[in-house]
This record gives sequence, C-alpha cells and structure tokens, in this order.
Amino acid sequence: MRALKVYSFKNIEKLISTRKGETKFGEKLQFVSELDTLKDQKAKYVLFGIPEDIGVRANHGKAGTSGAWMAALKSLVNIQQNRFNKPESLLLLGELNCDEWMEKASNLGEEDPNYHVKLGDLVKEIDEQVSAIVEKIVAAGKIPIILGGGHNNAFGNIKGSAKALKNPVNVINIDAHTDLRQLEHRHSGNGFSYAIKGEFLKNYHVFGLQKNYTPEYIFQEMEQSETLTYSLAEELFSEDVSERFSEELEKIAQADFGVELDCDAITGFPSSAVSPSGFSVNAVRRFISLAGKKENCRYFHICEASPTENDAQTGKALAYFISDFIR
Ligand SMILES: N=CN[C@@H](CCC(=O)O)C(=O)O
Repeated sequence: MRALKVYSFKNIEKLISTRKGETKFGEKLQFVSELDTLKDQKAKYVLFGIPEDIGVRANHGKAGTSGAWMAALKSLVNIQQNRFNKPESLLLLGELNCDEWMEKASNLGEEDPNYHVKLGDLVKEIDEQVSAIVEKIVAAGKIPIILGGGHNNAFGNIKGSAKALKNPVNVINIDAHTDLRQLEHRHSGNGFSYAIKGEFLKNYHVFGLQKNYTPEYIFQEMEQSETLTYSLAEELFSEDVSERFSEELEKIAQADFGVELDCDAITGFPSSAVSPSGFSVNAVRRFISLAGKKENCRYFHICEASPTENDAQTGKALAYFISDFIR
C-alpha cells in the first residue's frame, strides 16, 4: 500500500464552502490515520479515489478519467448534512497516489509499437495496490466505495473482495460494455476477464449492455457460460427498468457481491466512451439505491467518468451516486 495517500480533514477543508446555520457533508466526514485501525471505526463505508486514466489509454480510450476523483470530492463535501445525509457513516480514506504511474505513462511514446503493452504493465502495478487496499477494507468489515479511474480497477476490487472473503464474489455491472475483452495486456476492457481467470469472480451480470458495442465473440462466450449473463439496454428501454434491475439484483445478491457503475451506461455522461444512448442519471440513482440496501453488498465502484475542467455537473452526479448508495 505504498501509494495510498491517507487524508485528514486538512485535505478537504479548502474545498468546503461553509455557511452559517448549515452543516456541509465534508464537515462531519470520518478520517483515519492508518488503514490498520479501520475496524475500530464506526463508519460503515470507506471512500477512496483512484485518479488515473492509464487503463483507459491502454484500451485505446479517451483519457480524462483521472479528473473524476477531485470533481466528485468537491461536490460531495458540499452536499448538506441533514436527516437524509449522514456523513458519520462515511470514512474518507484518501486516494491511491497515481502521480508516478501517470508520469511514467505520459513519458511513453505513442509511436512505440509496444505502447499499449507498456501501459498495461503500469495497470498491473495499480491492480496490486487497489486489490490490497480493498482487501484490507473488506476484511475490516467495511464497505469500500471506489471512485476511479478506468474500469480496469474492477479487477482489483473483485480480487481484493474475494481474498478478504476467501471466496469468489458476484458482481452486478451497470455498463454499456461487458469488459470481457481478451486476456491480452491489462486495460480497462478486460478487468472482468482477468477476474474470472484468477477465480475471483463467480456470477457476473451486465445490466444495460448495448448491442452496438459488443463483439460477437463475447456474446458467444457469455451464452456458453453458466455464470455470465446480461440484460440488453435496447430491451430495457421499453420496460420498467427499475423492476428489471431489481430482478437481476435479487439473483446476484444471493451471495457476497459488488456493484460496478461504468458512467458510459448513462446517456451523454462525460466518460471515456460517452454514448448518446443509455440510462438516465435518475434511473441509475435508483439502481444504486436498491443495490446499496442489499445485505450482501460488499463494495461499490464508480468509474470511467471523465469530467472536463470546471465541469461541476459531472462532479455533482458522482457525489449523488455516493450519497444514494450510503443512504
Ligand atoms: N471500460 C470500457 N470499455 C469499453 C470502452 C472502450 C473505450 O474507452 O472507448 C470497451 O472496451 O469496449
């Protein structure tokens, strides 16, 4: 965990716009000085960020997911503390300091024939750190909320949870893509393939998979498997989508499971693979709220958001997802 930057109140103090007579969420968040003391804390949820976009770049995607963490944090600390929002239940752990990896990635030449493979090597290093942090949080009996970063970090989340629980976990992934791409170099499109290979992932459901983004070999692979299932976005659009989500959630939530949200599942959401078609922000808020209430829910990962500079709306949406999950 050499790269974990543990936060204290000082790290967020300047982000909070205080107002007389009101208490902002950031004013009452919990902190810890060392990861090892987590189990003694009363907060149920532990939030940390992964400001990187190396996995996305290794997957030929649009860079920018490294900005999601700060955008989310700025909004989160400024929502209201009130009867609906209880910051005492959330411990702000900090961030995985990705500066060194980001620096190394930017020094790689895109003309290098091994450019993507070299980025993949950096992703592997990030994987190790993410899985070690998630393992510690889950082993302490807490629920990690991970804000990425690319969807490559699903691998570390799943591996860390499975190691802590000593069993493979289930996952429900709200996503336009399966991220079951080939076992080539590590990137944001094959986190779940590697989790299956490592025997960390058991039942996997993709909710909102889009027909236009999925290669035929992945459809075939999923159909041949007993553990991989999907709900097609095109079919969900004409149904009561929350009810369909609840049905799939019931199956996955029979055992320990994680919730993955790839923001490219949301219509027009600034993300690596932004899409003109998808779920509404409000529909996704409902899914998250339903999933967060399940007893077997072990982690929540929000990824692939790619806000532009001074894009407060994206940060707000990310903060709302966090507040919905812990409510
Ligand atoms: N995690 C996203 N994976 C998608 C999108 C790639 C992109 O960023 O454009 C995929 O591999 O198809």
